[in-house]
Amino acid sequence: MATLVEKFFDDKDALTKELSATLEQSLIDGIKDDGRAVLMVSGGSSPAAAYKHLSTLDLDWQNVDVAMVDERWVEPNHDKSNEAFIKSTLLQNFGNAANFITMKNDASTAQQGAEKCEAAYSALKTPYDVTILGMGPDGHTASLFPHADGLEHGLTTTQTVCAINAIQSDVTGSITERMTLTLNAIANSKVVKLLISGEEKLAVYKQAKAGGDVNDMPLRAVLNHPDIKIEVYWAP
Ligand SMILES: O=C(O)[C@H](O)[C@@H](O)[C@H](O)[C@H](O)COP(=O)(O)O
Repeated sequence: MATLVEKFFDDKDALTKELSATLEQSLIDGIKDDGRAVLMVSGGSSPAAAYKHLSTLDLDWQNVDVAMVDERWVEPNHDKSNEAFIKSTLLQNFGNAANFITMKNDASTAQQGAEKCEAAYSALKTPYDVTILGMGPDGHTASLFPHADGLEHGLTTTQTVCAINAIQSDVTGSITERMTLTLNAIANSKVVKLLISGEEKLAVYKQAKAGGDVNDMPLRAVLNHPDIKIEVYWAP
């Protein structure tokens, strides 16, 4: 089992306040201890306010590497691009000075782009200071989707990133081709912040935590990992 700390908040503002403060401290500590800090970022609605707040802080952003946890294989100006989301939230104001490592490259498929992406990620300091994860109503986290093509590789390889082709569902929408951090890379983080919003997803999280097949709910692989320190942030 991972080391698990659950933080339940009365509302999203309270969650954002504590998340922002802890992210700020992790970046400061990472720079102080190692010269640079690495922040792994997910998309989703839960972290948006904290990203926006963080961007307004006058930190030593030139020594911060921001890198994607996962990405749809779409152009960076696509409205479903996680890269575009990070640019419009975290990489504003002072945050604009951070070094941004993206996943999408010029390869025509995620599979073909994986090697180049792996090379870009291999330049990052490890362990990463913070990895922010979301969770879908299907129990996916990062782009580790249930029964996806590439899931087994993503859960077992010692590489940092891998290409995924998810089974199309209401959760994935029509874009199923993605790049993701592997379980190994997620475990290579000082701390993982798992952000969960609403009662429906809380029930999904509890179901994942209760145990079962990791292929049905890949979040279980993160929750089961002996080396991962997870802090769960939940708000209604
Ligand atoms: O790439 C994606 O498909 C999304 O980023 C997704 O994985 C998201 O992180 C979770 O669904 C959590 O979303 P919320 O933060 O909105 O709960």
